[in-house]
Amino acid sequence: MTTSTSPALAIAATGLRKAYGNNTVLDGIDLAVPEGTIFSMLGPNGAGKTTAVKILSTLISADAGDLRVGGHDLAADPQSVRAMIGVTGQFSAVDGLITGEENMLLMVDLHHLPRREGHRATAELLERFDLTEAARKPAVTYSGGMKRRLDLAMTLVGSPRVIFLDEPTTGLDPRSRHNMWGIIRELVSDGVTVFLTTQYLEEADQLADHIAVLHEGKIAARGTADELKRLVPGGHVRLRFSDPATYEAAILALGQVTRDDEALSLQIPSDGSQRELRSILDRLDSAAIEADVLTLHTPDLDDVFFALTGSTVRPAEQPADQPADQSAARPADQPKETVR
Ligand SMILES: Nc1ncnc2c1ncn2[C@@H]1O[C@H](COP(=O)(O)OP(=O)(O)OP(=O)(O)O)[C@@H](O)[C@H]1O
Repeated sequence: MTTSTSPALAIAATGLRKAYGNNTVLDGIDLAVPEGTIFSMLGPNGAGKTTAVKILSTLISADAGDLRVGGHDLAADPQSVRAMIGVTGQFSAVDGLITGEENMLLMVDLHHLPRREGHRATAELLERFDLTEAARKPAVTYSGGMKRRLDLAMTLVGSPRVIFLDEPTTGLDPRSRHNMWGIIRELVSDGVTVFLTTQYLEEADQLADHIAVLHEGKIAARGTADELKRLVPGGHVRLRFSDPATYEAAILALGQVTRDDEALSLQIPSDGSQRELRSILDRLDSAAIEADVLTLHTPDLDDVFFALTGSTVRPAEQPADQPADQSAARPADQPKETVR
């Protein structure tokens, strides 16, 4: 490879800049994605994720920046980049009027694969994406999840080494989303590099080796999910009361608390350890106080996202005003706080 960057980087960008008129979408960002890893670019609507994907996949050009994919310079050698990448965008490439198999064979022709090899690859991919049964049906009859799987299968026809997935699970139900996550993990186990954009923080948490949070044209933070979680203040226990007198009694019993008199809720800093929880419960018990709801909150990517972007809009599927006790659907160690 003829690069000044490490050959172990599948994607390397320095000073990537793009503006539409006065709107500077990408303000000189740097990216370094090692081969065989999943990199996730997170950002609220309009942050510039799709713009970054379009630039790195040669669909549009950058205003400035040294950009390399697979060691190839995007400006000097876009053809070599195109030969090694696959892109699955928010807008599906699937043609609904023809069958899944025919859609695949169109990709075979686009990649100029020999017919026999193309048929073999098509059969293998349809099998791998659980589409063999539906292969002879028009794609218009497929569910959203099936269409998304077909779209990804079509992207894989040319055996790309770098895959750009632009919000691959937006609009999918939880089961289809989990299926898609499994497929994406499998891709990487084959050595493929995945550049994933998402608005779902959980998706980045589940999949990404490295995450970058895009905000106002800059990378507001980057690192592993755990590293990012360490950037925000620690966990806490939250107690909620319906009776104002009990609420006041709890404040007296507990001492150092952050109070929210309107919501009748108290927040106590906590590392989430058993010892600390017991101490809080003991103090409540000895004053014969019972909270209506107790939740333990450990920082998650939502906190990071809100802290970094100052966004007031929850980026995932829930509206921001969802009552806190609906957080029961989340794993016990990560209750979702919706009131802050
Ligand atoms: N062709 C264009 N001409 C002018 N402005 C554009 C164009 N494409 C994108 N933009 C603007 O660039 C900004 C970033 O858009 P982009 O689609 O990259 O964001 P995104 O992070 O992918 O958002 P979403 O999550 O909503 O898809 C937005 O302000 C958008 O309006």
